Amino acid sequence: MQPEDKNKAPSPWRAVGLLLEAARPEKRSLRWGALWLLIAAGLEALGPALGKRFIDEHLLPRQFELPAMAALLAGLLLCGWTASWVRYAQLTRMAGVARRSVLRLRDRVFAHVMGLPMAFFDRSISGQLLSRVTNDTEAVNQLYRQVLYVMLDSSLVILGALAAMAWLDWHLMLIVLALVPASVLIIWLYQRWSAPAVQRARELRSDINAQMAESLAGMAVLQATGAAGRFAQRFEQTNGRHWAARVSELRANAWLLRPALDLLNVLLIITLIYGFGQREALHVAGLGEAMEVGLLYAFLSYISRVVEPLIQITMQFGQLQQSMVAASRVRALLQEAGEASQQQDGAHITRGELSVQRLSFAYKDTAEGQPLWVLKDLDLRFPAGSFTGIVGHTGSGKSTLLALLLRFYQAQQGQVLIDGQPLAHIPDAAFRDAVGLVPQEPYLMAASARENITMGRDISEEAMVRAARQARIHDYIASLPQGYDTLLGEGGARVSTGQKQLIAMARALAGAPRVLFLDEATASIDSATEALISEALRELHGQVSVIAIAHRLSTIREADQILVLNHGRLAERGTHDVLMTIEGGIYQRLVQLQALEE
Ligand SMILES: Nc1ncnc2c1ncn2[C@@H]1O[C@H](COP(=O)(O)OP(=O)(O)OP(=O)(O)O)[C@@H](O)[C@H]1O
Repeated sequence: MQPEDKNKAPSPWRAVGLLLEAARPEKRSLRWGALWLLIAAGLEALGPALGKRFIDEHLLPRQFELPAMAALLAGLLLCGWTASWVRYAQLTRMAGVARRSVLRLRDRVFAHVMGLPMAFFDRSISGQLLSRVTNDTEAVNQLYRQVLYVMLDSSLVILGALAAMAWLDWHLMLIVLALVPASVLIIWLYQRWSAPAVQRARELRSDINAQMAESLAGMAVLQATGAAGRFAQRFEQTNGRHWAARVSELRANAWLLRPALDLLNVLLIITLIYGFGQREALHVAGLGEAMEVGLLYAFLSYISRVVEPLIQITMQFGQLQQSMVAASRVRALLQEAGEASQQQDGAHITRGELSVQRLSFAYKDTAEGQPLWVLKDLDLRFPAGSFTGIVGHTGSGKSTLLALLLRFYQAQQGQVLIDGQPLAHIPDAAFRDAVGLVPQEPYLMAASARENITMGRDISEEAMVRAARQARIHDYIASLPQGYDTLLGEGGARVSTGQKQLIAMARALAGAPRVLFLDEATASIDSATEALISEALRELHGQVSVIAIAHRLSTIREADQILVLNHGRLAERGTHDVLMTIEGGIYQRLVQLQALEE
């Protein structure tokens, strides 16, 4: 997902299909709901017809037949009461459908996001992603509980009222029918006026989320650099623009929609009464039939049963627009391509030997469309059980190489083999089981030490403790108040950076990997913790292939081979002692520089 493109209009109608799809398993329930609403609309249409009979057959001719009158009145009341009750039950049903549909859509979006390639996350903004998964999926709720329910119910009531009117007096019904195109015109004008504001408000709300997420994530940096005030100002501006967009949306509603439709209602009542008066005048002059007062009563009742639902329908358009905009964003996210599905028929990884053949990789293209190579024509071997260190100046491609070995990206040229098979052919689960990663920034969840080490994998207590011992963190965890069940706080706030790194190491080892990757794992820890990690690595030697990027060269001093990258190419290769003999070599200079720093 790119940062929001403000000029690009989404394709809302197609996106609504996505929201409807979320309720597919509930089709049967929806069908029943529609049927019951039809019954409610029929009952609603029957009421005024009964009222008309009451007036024309009993009240006006003074025919006070009590049983018949009581039956008509009871029928009138029963129709209204039953229609309301049926409607309430269907609204409850729809609310259930809506909640379950949100659940399904949210699960689907989250699962999809989890499966997206790393390249996607490079170009997405986490606040926007968050907004997609939480707010935008909520649009389904609004769509079903509000928009679709009201639209269906109101349309059925209108149809019922029109049918009843046509049955009573189709000439008068045609006058009422004229209301429909006039209302459509008003709705169309309203949409044209308010649509840009609705879209703008939606986008700005997403920006607000994005800014919040960004500021919270970087709070320490914001405060330390005194940028908190500027960020608050930027937030205030976005918030202000959001408010303005919402106001123009509400203004369109307040100035155009409701007053225009109310005016139409009044005009219609005047026309009906005028038509009634005209007919009465003709009748008095002996030129036409008498018009029954009951008919006027029925029509006035039906008008409210046409106008009010029409207003209700039009009031839903704002919400419908919002739902469509949200749905089109969710749809765009769901259309983000997952990993290109490769044939994954490789065998399990038993030895953990890696080799890189003629590998070239680019994140993006140059302005002329040529790949901007970050790694160039690399040929490397990582023997099973060996310890390899990767060093090089900043930007030389070390992390990129690691990302390719971890299958986060696919190279444009060359290939990576593991145990002699192309990396891409190893089944996902087998690959993740066989590798462990200790990143530079250890990521700890707001959960217990146990959960942070096992990460929901099927790992026995014994294997977990063994890994913690290997990572030299068991004693610390055991000393915590609830041992392995002690909560570590959000982002591991209750543990030091070094301890976090050792827990991350235990997590990587708990899966009994064949290959262990360390991405500058010792860059931001103290020498004592580094010594613990080095000790752990020494123990793994011969059993697990270790590939470590290290800024701190002491971490890889004992490595079987050190690869020195320079501008994406392999510049030097050898043990520490061999590389130190290359006069003026990159490694030798790096070591000298570090010695000076210390
Ligand atoms: N996700 C990315 N998208 C586009 N370019 C990237 C991305 N990650 C890295 N690069 C570019 O690729 C080049 C190599 O970066 P890489 O992070 O692999 O270097 P490195 O040797 O690990 O550097 P450092 O030691 O500073 O971490 C750099 O020019 C960098 O700007």
